[in-house]
Amino acid sequence: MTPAPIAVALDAPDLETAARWAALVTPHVSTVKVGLELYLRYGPDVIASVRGASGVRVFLDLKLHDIPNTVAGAARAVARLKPAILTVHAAGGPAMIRAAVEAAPHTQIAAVTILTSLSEADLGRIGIGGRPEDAVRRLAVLAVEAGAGALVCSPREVAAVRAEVGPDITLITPGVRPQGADSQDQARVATPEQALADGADLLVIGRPITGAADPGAAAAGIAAALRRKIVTP
Ligand SMILES: O=c1ccn([C@@H]2O[C@H](COP(=O)(O)O)[C@@H](O)[C@H]2O)c(=O)[nH]1
Repeated sequence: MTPAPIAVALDAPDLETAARWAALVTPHVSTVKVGLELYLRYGPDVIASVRGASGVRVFLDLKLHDIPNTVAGAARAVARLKPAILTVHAAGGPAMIRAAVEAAPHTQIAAVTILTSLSEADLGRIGIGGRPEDAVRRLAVLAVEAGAGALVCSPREVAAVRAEVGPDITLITPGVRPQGADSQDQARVATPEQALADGADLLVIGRPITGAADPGAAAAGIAAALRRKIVTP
């Protein structure tokens, strides 16, 4: 069976746990995601550990955000690990995004628009007024014009972003919660089925899977629900 378009966020406190979660979920999902917690603790070795024998696609979510020269150096440094996807913050601006794209030509650069943990009120407090969707769309267009092949946005905005950037850009949505699940620190959330129906290509799901008693079964359950959705929309 084709693995579901899900990237499981391996936000684990140690390498053994991350590798165990990766092994349990990889029969069911297309991708595993390594974020700041694991990468800062273990460095580049973490990639081989979670890739394991299956050779699953690894999404390196470092959310780079610095001046273009520094981001280019960082992107070049991690490109040798061959992550399928590497994130940068769209708010770093077009020159920074382009620098990452040019430094890692074989990795898809995904620009994070507005973090899914931020509500409209939070955004107002940091000087981004108006609807989150408007800021997300503006940053999405800027990032695509700078060469990003993928964008990270919440599932609440994914339909609007798809309408803005067209079919060829990969849209990645964290902030995904199965019906009735706790949203935890995520502010702009939707269900996996809704995110997919609205145009997401890859759903990032962490704690609803890794916090389950059996992460493999949790991943399989969400994957099966998505398959049913694709067959009977
Ligand atoms: O806007 C963003 C960008 C990245 N993330 C990352 O996705 C996962 C979500 O994990 P959950 O446990 O499903 O909440 C996490 O690794 C974040 O760093 C995001 O949530 N929002």
